[in-house]
Amino acid sequence: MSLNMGATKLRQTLEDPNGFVVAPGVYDGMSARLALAAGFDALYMVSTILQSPDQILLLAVSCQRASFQTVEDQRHNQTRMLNKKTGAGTAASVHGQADLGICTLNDMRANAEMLANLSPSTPLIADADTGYGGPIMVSRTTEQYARSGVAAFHIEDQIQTKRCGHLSGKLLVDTETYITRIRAAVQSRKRLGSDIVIIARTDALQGHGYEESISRLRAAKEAGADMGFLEGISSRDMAARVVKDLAPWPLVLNMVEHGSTPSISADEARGLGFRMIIFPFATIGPALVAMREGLEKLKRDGLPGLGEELTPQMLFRVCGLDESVKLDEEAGGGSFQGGVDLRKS
Ligand SMILES: C[C@](O)(C(=O)O)[C@H](CC(=O)O)C(=O)O
Repeated sequence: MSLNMGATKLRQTLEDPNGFVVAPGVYDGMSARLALAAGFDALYMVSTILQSPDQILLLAVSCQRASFQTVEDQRHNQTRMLNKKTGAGTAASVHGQADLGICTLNDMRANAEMLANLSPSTPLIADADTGYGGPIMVSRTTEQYARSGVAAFHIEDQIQTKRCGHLSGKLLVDTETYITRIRAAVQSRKRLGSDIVIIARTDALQGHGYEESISRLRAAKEAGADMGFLEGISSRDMAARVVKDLAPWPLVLNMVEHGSTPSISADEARGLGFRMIIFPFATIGPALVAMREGLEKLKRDGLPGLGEELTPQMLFRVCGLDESVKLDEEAGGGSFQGGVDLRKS
């Protein structure tokens, strides 16, 4: 049996011309448990994070320079950024920061490993940002994600101090540097004999247009990437066009509502010919709204005032309470013989 069931399953789905993957974004254990309980058969781990004020300043300064940065520029920026972290959901939930390249490989791998192992047969697609460095780091990212049970990951062509694909002012590395990232991931996957699916993302659309984006994605396909990802698709026509232009290469649609992309449903994406759709804010969005409302209520009323169904037992059941109790019983542990439900008098 494959060591990475999720990756093998995902690869089989993609090999089936009718296979289509719908992956809601999850950012922590509870959001992943809820997505699994709702019956989704794939998950997407968001990385979304924002940078610290001086990173934003540096990006603002960099944006005044034209086009792609030179390697020297990038090194200079990377050195200045070395002691800082970069990454959307993981960044927001783990660090309370925005999607500005704050998450490190370690942050992302640790979160991915926990998520992938909640249900090892459910493919977890994870954001791998820029790969977190040069070819050596991209190779480590590939190995660590594969060993952690991640089924697929995407690597993009933004500079190291990246930002969410739906913010303006993105800067890119040149095609050669991008392809070096993809090649390093592909070679690493082959060395491991892993089924992990490599998704090549380009952020070129915003600053460099459709043709440059297609040419980058074609080069990534040539270098062995399994799937393509055009970030920030700005119209339905473009969505239909990119599928045709790159056919039969499987493509993923990133459905960030109220970002650069019009709202396209899972069924519509499938009809357009995409093979996968991710919804990065599917859990973190509603969580943010509910938490804010709950906290405002607590501040106002001095009590959270939760619904009666919201018992500690209910919360823990979402997180595998009954399975854990069963495990204890089967091993003869005896700790939970009386169950854990309070008896109401
Ligand atoms: C997909 C993404 O990389 C993510 O971190 O989830 C983000 C989502 C977002 O922050 O809007 C992206 O599209 O860059």
